[in-house]
Amino acid sequence: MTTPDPTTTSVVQVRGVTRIFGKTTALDSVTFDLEPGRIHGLLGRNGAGKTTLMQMLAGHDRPSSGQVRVFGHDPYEHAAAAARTCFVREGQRYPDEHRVCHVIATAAAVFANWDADLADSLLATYKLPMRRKVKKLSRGMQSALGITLGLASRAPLTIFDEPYLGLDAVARQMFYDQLLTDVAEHPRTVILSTHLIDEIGDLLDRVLVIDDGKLVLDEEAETLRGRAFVVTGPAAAAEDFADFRPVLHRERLGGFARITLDAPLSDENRSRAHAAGLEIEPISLQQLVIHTTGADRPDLEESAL
Ligand SMILES: Nc1ncnc2c1ncn2[C@@H]1O[C@H](COP(=O)(O)OP(=O)(O)OP(=O)(O)O)[C@@H](O)[C@H]1O
Repeated sequence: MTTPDPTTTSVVQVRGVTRIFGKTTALDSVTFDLEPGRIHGLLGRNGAGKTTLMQMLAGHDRPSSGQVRVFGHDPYEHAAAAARTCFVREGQRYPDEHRVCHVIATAAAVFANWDADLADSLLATYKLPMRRKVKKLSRGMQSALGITLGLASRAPLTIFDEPYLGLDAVARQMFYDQLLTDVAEHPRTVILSTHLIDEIGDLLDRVLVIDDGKLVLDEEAETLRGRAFVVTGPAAAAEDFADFRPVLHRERLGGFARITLDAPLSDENRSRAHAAGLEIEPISLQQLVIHTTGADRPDLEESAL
């Protein structure tokens, strides 16, 4: 049994966590804290290490070295910490004979803050048949079941690992709206891992990006929204403008350039760009993550995110 750290207000503390599987270093000296009541985006390319990290937070795995604390305890050893965590992941397996009603009944027994009315309303919204076997649900329905569990559990730490697979755009938007509303009314700490970054950008309070096992970005979403911008126009003027500013990405087409700069989109930058005949625009969170993780290398597809 671990002794809780009474000095921390963090829900999650991760300190120098490394996880090695054979020859693969899935996580490499990762350190961060998560504060209560906020929605965190955990982003990164395929194989970056996101699921490995979430499994540790949920107490399903433990680091090769370093320390994980959830509510002040090692979640791997501490059933009570794990019971305050709801981990919703794609492809969750249930016993063959389990029907939707069995999954709901089990969740109601496990999660102390379970809200049966919310669960009923979500089941009706997503048209989930209570008597159907889970293995007979469509892919989208299985995702809807996961979302229902994640929201109705009202777990103090709720983790969604790509919860939307198979859901159409309307159903995904319903999930985002429900998440935002319910977390505002019943604050809890949420981790949302997704590749649909621009869809969830407005939901996030904080953004963590993992790349090749390393935490490469840990920033307030508000700070990121104004952190970088793109300048486009005649190449000479654009290059002149970019001089002395950190360049995240550069594209040339004939005499034109499109340069992404790691600099705030300030009024001064706007007026200087306009005076030089250049167009200026903020970059999306998705673009920023692509540049941060090197996914804009010519040999890599944007869809790899
Ligand atoms: N149990 C395991 N045994 C061996 N290697 C593993 C294991 N779990 C994860 N890995 C490896 O660790 C790395 C990180 O995998 P992880 O599933 O955490 O990535 P991810 O960021 O969640 O990727 P995706 O976005 O594709 O789901 C990958 O190289 C993966 O192959």
